[in-house]
Amino acid sequence: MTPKISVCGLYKYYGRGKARTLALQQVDLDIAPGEFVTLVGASGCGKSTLLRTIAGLEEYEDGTIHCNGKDVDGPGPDRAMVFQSYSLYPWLSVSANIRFCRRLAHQRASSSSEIEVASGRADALIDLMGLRHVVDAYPAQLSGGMQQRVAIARALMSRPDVLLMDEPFGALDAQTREVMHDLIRHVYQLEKTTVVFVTHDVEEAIYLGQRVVVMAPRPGRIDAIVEVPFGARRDQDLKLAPEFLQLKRHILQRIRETSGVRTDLEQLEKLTRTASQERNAR
Ligand SMILES: Nc1ncnc2c1ncn2[C@@H]1O[C@H](COP(=O)(O)OP(=O)(O)OP(=O)(O)O)[C@@H](O)[C@H]1O
Repeated sequence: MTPKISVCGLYKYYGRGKARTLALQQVDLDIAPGEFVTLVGASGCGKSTLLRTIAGLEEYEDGTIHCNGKDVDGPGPDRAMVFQSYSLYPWLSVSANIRFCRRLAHQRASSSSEIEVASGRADALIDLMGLRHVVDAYPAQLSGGMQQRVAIARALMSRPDVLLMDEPFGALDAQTREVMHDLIRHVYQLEKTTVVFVTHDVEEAIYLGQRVVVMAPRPGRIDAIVEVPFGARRDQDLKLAPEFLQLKRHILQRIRETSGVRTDLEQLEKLTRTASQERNAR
């Protein structure tokens, strides 16, 4: 099957001269149509850079990126992006934010039937995202979770082939995140969009993804690609299942090994050991 997204031999640097940083080294990744892929890894391993490069928001030095078999050389309506900050227009209502989609804005000569179809889609997305009761509200009047629902609905408005999400739930509290996890899986199943989702949270990566791409830092690269062996129907109890916890432990261990980051608990144990060794030596 032809991949929806194909990243091949990608190298990306930031800065020049002595300040030049290799942010991505030899990244190869094929993503199938309709696949939900999550990217995890320690801070600075290049997750956002990879996502932004696929979005066409970053230039790269070497390699190729194809979406639908075409070279990615800038942003396009086939790829919609959702950021951690909700990036809504504060002066527009919920309904107007969702309807203000790039494709429509460029189609000033749209026929009335096209406008009607778009309007029907906006209504469907408003219902799907549970926003009907706040359509006339402004972003500042909404909770973070509600604002992110609006941002996702707006991104879906142009029926993108690919939805690129950069820590979209990073600013939300734990309960709202759980609700958003189930919502995004529901939306994904209905829309059949290809999703690439960046997160720090390994549990979130496993719960949402069909494959988890584990990245490593200095330089940013793919360390492992882990298949998630759970089917399409998932519920919150899955997060407590032994197979889920085992997979989570395995991925966390890889991240720790490749990043050199130790947990506070490990640091504490080490300090306690050193202190008791010093006491014994006295
Ligand atoms: N605009 C920039 N200019 C210079 N260096 C950058 C820039 N953006 C990112 N970097 C560097 O590139 C590397 C990868 O950064 P990136 O933000 O992609 O990592 P990340 O895995 O998304 O990190 P985090 O999880 O902390 O958001 C890091 O070393 C970072 O310091």
